[in-house]
Amino acid sequence: MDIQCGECIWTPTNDKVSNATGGDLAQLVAWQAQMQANVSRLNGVVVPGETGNAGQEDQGAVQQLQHISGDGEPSVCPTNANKVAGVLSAANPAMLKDDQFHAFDIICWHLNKTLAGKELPLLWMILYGEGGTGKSKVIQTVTEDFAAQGAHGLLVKVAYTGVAASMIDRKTTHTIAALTVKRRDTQTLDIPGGF
Ligand SMILES: Nc1ncnc2c1ncn2[C@@H]1O[C@H](COP(=O)(O)OP(=O)(O)OP(=O)(O)O)[C@@H](O)[C@H]1O
Repeated sequence: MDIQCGECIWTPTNDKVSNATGGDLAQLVAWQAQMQANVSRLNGVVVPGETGNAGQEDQGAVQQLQHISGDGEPSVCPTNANKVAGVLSAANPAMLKDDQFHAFDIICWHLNKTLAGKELPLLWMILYGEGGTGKSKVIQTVTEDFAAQGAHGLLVKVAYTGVAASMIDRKTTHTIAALTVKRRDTQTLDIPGGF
């Protein structure tokens, strides 16, 4: 069975792939609830019915940055310390590790220039990295920065999977690109506007 996306056709090699059943869905819901509880616990929120390390600080090694910005260089933006409910807590930009700060700084620089009226091309950025390397942390810091500057509407965040999207309080790439499975029998992807 082929899956078509525009002119691309993907032929799955594993013919044992099948649609999820009711039992799978229940497991997914339970897994999602567990993930949410883990996120809350990491943020110091007491999860009803659970005991343990609530309120415990992150144990990651943090390298303090001594970043000095000059004219025309990316610079640190003020950060709103408010937390976004249900997702990872943000980090103070000064507490970000080098590579995290670099990504944050580029976005921040672009936002500052845009808000100052400079017409820049859209900034598209992908944060790569293995699990647990701090991508979500950067995204949360960026999110709070946009909110603090009243520019929430200028930021679009996407992730490949629903779980990752829920961690950064955003949508999946499929949702944002309006990709939907039109018909289950043909498995054809419907892409409005030919995107
Ligand atoms: N600079 C930092 N200082 C302290 N803790 C941090 C820092 N960056 C990330 N962490 C912590 O490390 C853990 C993993 O970070 P995060 O969830 O952002 O990683 P990730 O790359 O998005 O992971 P995944 O790909 O699995 O979703 C979290 O507990 C987060 O709070």
